Amino acid sequence: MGSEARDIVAPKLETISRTVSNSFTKAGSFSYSISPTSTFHSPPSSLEAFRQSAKQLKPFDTKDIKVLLLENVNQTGRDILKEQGYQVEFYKSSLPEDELIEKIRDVHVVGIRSKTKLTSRVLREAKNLIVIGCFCIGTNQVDLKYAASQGIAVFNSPFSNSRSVAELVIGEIIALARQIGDRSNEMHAGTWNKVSSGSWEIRGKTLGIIGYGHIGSQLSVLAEAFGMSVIYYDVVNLMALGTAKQVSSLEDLLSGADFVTLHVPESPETKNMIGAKEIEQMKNGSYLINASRGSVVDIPALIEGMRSRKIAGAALDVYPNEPAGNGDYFNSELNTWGDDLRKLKNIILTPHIGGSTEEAQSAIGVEVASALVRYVNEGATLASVNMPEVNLRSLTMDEPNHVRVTFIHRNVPGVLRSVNKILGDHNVDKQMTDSRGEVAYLMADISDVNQNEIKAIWADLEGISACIRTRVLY
Ligand SMILES: NC(=O)C1=CN([C@@H]2O[C@H](COP(=O)(O)OP(=O)(O)OC[C@H]3O[C@@H](n4cnc5c(N)ncnc54)[C@H](O)[C@@H]3O)[C@@H](O)[C@H]2O)C=CC1
Ligand SMILES: O=C(O)CCC(=O)C(=O)O
Repeated sequence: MGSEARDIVAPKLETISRTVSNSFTKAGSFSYSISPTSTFHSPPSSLEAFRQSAKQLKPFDTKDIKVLLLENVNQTGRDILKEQGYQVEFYKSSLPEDELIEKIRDVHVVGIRSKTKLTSRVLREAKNLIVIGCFCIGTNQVDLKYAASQGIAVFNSPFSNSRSVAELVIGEIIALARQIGDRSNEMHAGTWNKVSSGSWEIRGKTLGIIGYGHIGSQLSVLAEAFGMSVIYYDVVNLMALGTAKQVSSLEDLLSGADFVTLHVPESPETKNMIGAKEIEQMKNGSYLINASRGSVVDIPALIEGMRSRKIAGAALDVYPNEPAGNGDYFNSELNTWGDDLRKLKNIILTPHIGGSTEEAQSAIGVEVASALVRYVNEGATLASVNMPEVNLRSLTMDEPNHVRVTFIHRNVPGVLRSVNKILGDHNVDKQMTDSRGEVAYLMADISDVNQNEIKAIWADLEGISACIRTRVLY
């Protein structure tokens, strides 16, 4: 991290202005999204105090904060960021990498959805960036480890669109079982084709869920309400909801299910998880649904499986290559097998809309934008996906000479000793530190600080060799 980057987030004495705002509490209060299945070790004990706090101190005049929002982030999120006085630049689509690099050089906050790839190449150029908001569940599009090594925190929305995905999949199960897509296409072409052959009720059929997390487990409940039996496969041993049953191997799931649906993250282990061998293991005349990530299903193998009638129908919401924005881009240039896929019968193709509902997008906008503001203004990393979770009770207006120090550093011995030596001339009111892999994060509120001491505190902390990024908020 070059000095240029640090200068931007460091307090500039001549522009110091202590701004007090209640807009944050107005914006709908902070809500911490904690996954029911996550191993969350730092309960937000100060949350109530934080909510009740009538006055929120801001660290500095946040008009200086520049935000780049890509991929049509919802209005709710845009409003929250603008209410803080941040400069918000908004785009409906994602940007080509070179354009992205140009833009990202300048900004402190970037908000994306699933398309924008924040690779180490891009992040290396993002000298001023302090935080990334993924306005979605998946974070595979961000190099999380590299971001942490640069002191860039990443937040997402772990379950605000889970229900929307589960509902889409339930709709697809019925649509595939009744060949609704084909019948509808025929009617659009003027053809009346009243047939029952190959159409089924879903009652009494078995749904096989691969990945029983937020989406998979929600779907399990919905499917049982439709009279389906549910089996699931997960690398983790998870409590079954209703009368669902966990099976011990992928093969057991594939050979036992009439409908197979995927809800796993993108990872090296899930790449081409369903290929020719797995399709062979599925029941004859079964159905495959993928609303997870495009890399999880080997699509040419699926095309073969459907041509041979082994697979009676499929629904795909995600693809190995997806266009940056809306338009006529889903062609064979994007994915070589595009034409072959489109020619198949009983296949539902949707443009990655699993989480695209008004409810989900509006909730995600609030949740992620709030996490970004909380991090920018207060340094809190609760529910961050790549940084240690650290939070302190908010500073209040009756603590006029208090300063908050946030210090991201390499997780090596001796750092706390050096930090506390620097902070030692002041009363350390509260302090919290935690580590995650190679990165550690310390937050301390110190009192009796004269404004003209702030820059020296910042510079001394920056001088510690393990320092990744220092911010002093007051
Ligand atoms: N189509 C869309 O618009 C959306 C797609 N998604 C995708 O769905 C994925 C799943 O979302 P959630 O249910 O919220 O995630 P989650 O993290 O709650 O659940 C994922 C589950 O998959 C399991 N898993 C991981 N690797 C596995 C493997 N190799 N084999 C079997 N199980 C494995 C995990 O143990 C976990 O239980 C996301 O990672 C995202 O990529 C999420 C939201 C919207
Ligand atoms: O809505 C989006 O852009 C992405 C949805 C998704 O795939 C996710 O939340 O992981």
